[in-house]
Amino acid sequence: MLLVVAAFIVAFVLLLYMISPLISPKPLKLNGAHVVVTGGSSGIGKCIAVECYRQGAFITLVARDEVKLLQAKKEVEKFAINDKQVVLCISVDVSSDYSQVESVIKQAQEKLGPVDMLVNCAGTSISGKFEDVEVDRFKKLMEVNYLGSVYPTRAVITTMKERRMGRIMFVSSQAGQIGLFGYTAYSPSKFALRGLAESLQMEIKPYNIYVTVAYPPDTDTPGLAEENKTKPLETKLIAETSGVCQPDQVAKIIVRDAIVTMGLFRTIALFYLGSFDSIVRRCMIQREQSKAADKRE
Ligand SMILES: NC(=O)C1=CN([C@@H]2O[C@H](COP(=O)(O)OP(=O)(O)OC[C@H]3O[C@@H](n4cnc5c(N)ncnc54)[C@H](OP(=O)(O)O)[C@@H]3O)[C@@H](O)[C@H]2O)C=CC1
Ligand SMILES: CCCCCCCCCCCCCCCC(=O)[C@@H](N)CO
Repeated sequence: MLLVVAAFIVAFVLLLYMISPLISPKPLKLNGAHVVVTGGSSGIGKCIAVECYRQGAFITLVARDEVKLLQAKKEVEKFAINDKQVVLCISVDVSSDYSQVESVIKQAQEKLGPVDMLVNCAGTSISGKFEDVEVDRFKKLMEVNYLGSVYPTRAVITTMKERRMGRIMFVSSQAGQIGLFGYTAYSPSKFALRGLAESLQMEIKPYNIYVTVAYPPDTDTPGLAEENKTKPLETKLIAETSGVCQPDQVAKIIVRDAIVTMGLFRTIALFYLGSFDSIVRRCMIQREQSKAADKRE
């Protein structure tokens, strides 16, 4: 009996998976697109920039340190596929002042056109036992990892909605799916991204804008090397079960998911979220109709 039920479930999931391409949005063409990568001067963000540049995108790299930005720009430029492509560098702290973030995004849009894809990869981590982590770090990580993703997203969303197109990516972490020893300061900031992404997705799907969240395991980057300096043994042993990935591999998967935007999880989610989405769409149509009616009066 149990076997039969299990077989049905498997068959149902497979069916969903098979029909998913029919209901997914058209893949985004990166050729000629403007991609903004926060945290693009190092590690995973830099590899994401390279991956997009190799597919013909125009890139804006966002981070604080100008020297690292220029170095990354040179590295990314090696992967040009035509002579029109541009890499723009912008130095700003994505977490401190919204108006500053808004104004640099505006500058980037003036130079390279409206943002087609935003990759929120700027982030930082710290590991240590709860009582050993300096109290102000809890606030800092929420600011950089969470608000540092809210601000750039907020700065691009209006234009994306007007154009009825766009992709927004959030880089969470495996520690953003499950809370682990040593990550009391880091995990919550990555959990927060998931709440943001799911809520935002429901609002903007009618505008043909798609949100993806990546949950990478440990990845070999300068950020990880820094984190390892204070990592408790327990955290090391737990993380080892998942292994260490290479940043270029992680970047490839993140970019592919963002372009194609339809994984198995999304297909299943589609069923229980489908009815909510139709509520949102109905409200939007009603609002537009009443706006039009107001104008006529
Ligand atoms: N490496 C890993 O094991 C994993 C990493 N992640 C996540 O992936 C993302 C990238 O990680 P990783 O490549 O290791 O990080 P790195 O430390 O190598 O790079 C971080 C990047 O973010 C930028 N950045 C940091 N703070 C700010 C800020 N306040 N404003 C603007 N830019 C900022 C840095 O530049 P600058 O300092 O000059 O501002 C740099 O470009 C992070 O969000 C991280 O949490 C997720 C899972 C695993
Ligand atoms: C569906 C549920 C999935 C659960 C997976 C469990 C995996 C356990 C090992 C996790 C290792 C922690 C990686 C944190 C990486 C990170 O974000 C920092 N290195 C950033 O610098």
